This record gives sequence, C-alpha cells and structure tokens, in this order.
Amino acid sequence: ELSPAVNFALRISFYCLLCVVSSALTAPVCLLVNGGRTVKNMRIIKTVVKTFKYFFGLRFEVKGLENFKVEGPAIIVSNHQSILDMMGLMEVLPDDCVQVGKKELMYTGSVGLIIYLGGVIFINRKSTTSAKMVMAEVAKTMTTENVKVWVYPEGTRNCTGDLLPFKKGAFHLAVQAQVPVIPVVYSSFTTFYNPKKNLFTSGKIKVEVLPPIETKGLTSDDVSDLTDRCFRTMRETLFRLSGHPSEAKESS
Ligand SMILES: CCCCCC/C=C\CCCCCCCCCC(=O)SCCNC(=O)CCNC(=O)[C@H](O)C(C)(C)COP(=O)(O)OP(=O)(O)OC[C@H]1O[C@@H](n2cnc3c(N)ncnc32)[C@H](O)[C@@H]1OP(=O)(O)O
Ligand SMILES: CCCCCCCC/C=C\CCCCCCCC(=O)OC[C@@H](O)COP(=O)(O)O
Repeated sequence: ELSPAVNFALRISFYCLLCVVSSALTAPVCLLVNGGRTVKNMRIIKTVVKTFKYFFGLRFEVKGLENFKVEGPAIIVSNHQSILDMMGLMEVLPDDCVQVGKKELMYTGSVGLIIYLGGVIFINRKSTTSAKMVMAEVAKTMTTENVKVWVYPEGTRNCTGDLLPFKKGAFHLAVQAQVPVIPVVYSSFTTFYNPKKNLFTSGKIKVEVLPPIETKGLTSDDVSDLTDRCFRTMRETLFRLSGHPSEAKESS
C-alpha cells in the first residue's frame, strides 16, 4: 500500500509525462498536416487530449454545448482550477478557438511547442501594458480571422471551490471587438483532487456552457458591470454544479 503522498506524486507525474510524450508525438503530426502555428492544430491536439481522461477515471457531464453556436467570434470565459483543466478544456473546445496563456508555458519543452503550434496567445502577466497591447491586437484579429478566444478571467489556477475576483482583460476584449461573452463553468474538483491533501482519485466533472452575453453597443464604461454580471452568474452556477446550495444563496 503506497502512502497518499507517493500515490499523488505518481499520478501527477504520470499526467505530466503523458502531456510531454503526447506533445512530442503530436507536434510533428501538426507540422505535417497544417505546416506550422495555426488554430487548426487544436483539432488534432483535442483528439489526443480527449483520451487522457480514461487514464485517470475522470468523467465529464456536459450541458449547453448549443450555446457555442454563435455566428462569428466570441470570448469564452471559464473557471481555472488546476493543470488538469486542459482535459476539461479539450472536452468542450469549439472549432477555431485559441486560448490566452501565460508566456512561461512556452518554456515547457514539447508541451510549450504544442501549445505554440495550437495558436495559444501568450501574455506577460508581469507587464500590464504589454498584456493589454497583446489583448488589443487580439480584439482586431479575432474578427478578421473569425476565431473565438478562451480566457481564464481569474488569471491563475484556483482550487478552493470558489472563484477568485475576475480580471477585466477578457471583458475589455469582448467590448472592443463587440462580440458576445460565453461563460463556461466546471464543477469544483475538491471532492477528487486536492494537492494539499494529496488527493487525486477518479471523479465526475459537471460542465455547463451558459447562454452568450451580448456586448453590442457597450463601451469601456460598461466593462465593470459586464465583469460583475458574468462573475455572479458563474459563481452561482459553480455552487449549483458543485452542490453547495447554501453558499449560492448567500452570494445572490
Ligand atoms: C497533444 C497533447 C498535448 C498535451 C499538453 C498540451 C496542453 C494543452 C494544449 C493547449 C492548451 C492551452 C491551455 C492554456 C491555458 C493557459 C491558462 C493560463 O495561462 S491562465 C493565466 C494567463 N491568463 C490570464 O491572465 C487571463 C486573465 N487576465 C486578464 O485578462 C488581465 O486583465 C490582463 C492579463 C490582461 C492584465 O492583467 P494585470 O496586469 O493583472 O492587470 P489588471 O489588474 O487586470 O488590469 C489593470 C487595469 O487595466 C484595465 N485593462 C485590462 N485589460 C484592458 C484592455 N484590454 N483595455 C483597456 N483596459 C484594460 C483593467 O480594467 C484595470 O483597470 P481598472 O481601472 O482597475 O478597471
Ligand atoms: C525543457 C523544459 C522541460 C519542462 C518540463 C515541464 C513539463 C510540463 C508538463 C506538463 C504540464 C501539463 C500542463 C498542460 C498545460 C496546462 C496549462 C495550465 O494550466 O497552466 C497554468 C496556468 O494557466 C496558470 O498558471 P498559475 O496558476 O498562475 O501558475
């Protein structure tokens, strides 16, 4: 019988190894099929990553996928709990959708390469000015290239079962490009995954894609309200999906 700490370390190491090896094998396929850095590679990456859940006994129960079927670009925002989120992301990821990620992810070897090839937009979180410049550029190109952009508005991983306050970048982006915001909520992992308690068992994750929130006609003055509205809706959904009805009542 392995101690919980060893068992946890083994499972996480296996996850990382799976990511590293699969990336190394998938990168040449992406290069051969699509020739370089393009969002089209996400289809290939998605196909590979969707098999990972079986290794860890994870099940996803997805609702509301029809809400992704908006014409043209959109900003998708979701909660971010762990490095395991990448599996949940690929479970629902619509076509032609790139993510915003921290630039440090570029330096993770083959994983960095596959993330680069998939078209992920890298931002420097240590420089607000440069992050804003990148986001403003994205606002322009998402309409011309007809892509959706996936942002984790908490800005960092958070596995507490609640949401961190949202950063406004995603909502500025939506208003600048005049495109809808589509919230996606994953139920809390705390029952099966908790690094502090060395917990990582099999489990079920409920995912809900919420109806798009329109931004047509909104200006930068409305960004704070839009952010709050989205935060409240997502927090209520998180508590509902995770089964903490009392907390959901408190927050409304
Ligand atoms: C084949 C097998 C493969 C296996 C492995 C492969 C794996 C995966 C394949 C692909 C998967 C990729 C997954 C990638 C996931 C990556 C996840 C992450 O890295 S999350 C971390 C990075 N993301 C974010 O941080 C996004 C959220 N953050 C923001 O939106 C922020 O706002 C910001 C980064 C833009 C800026 O942050 P910060 O410097 O902290 O400043 P703020 O406090 O947020 O803002 C300061 C004020 O500026 C205003 N603001 C912000 N943006 C704008 C803007 N665009 N225009 C105008 N003004 C802006 C903001 O409102 C603040 O002003 P205030 O007066 O306070 O309102
Ligand atoms: C040559 C260098 C070799 C380095 C090897 C590193 C191996 C990394 C292996 C596997 C990691 C798989 C993770 C998949 C990507 C998930 C993206 C992610 O979830 O990033 C975290 C980021 O959103 C938030 O960052 P912080 O919570 O602020 O921190």
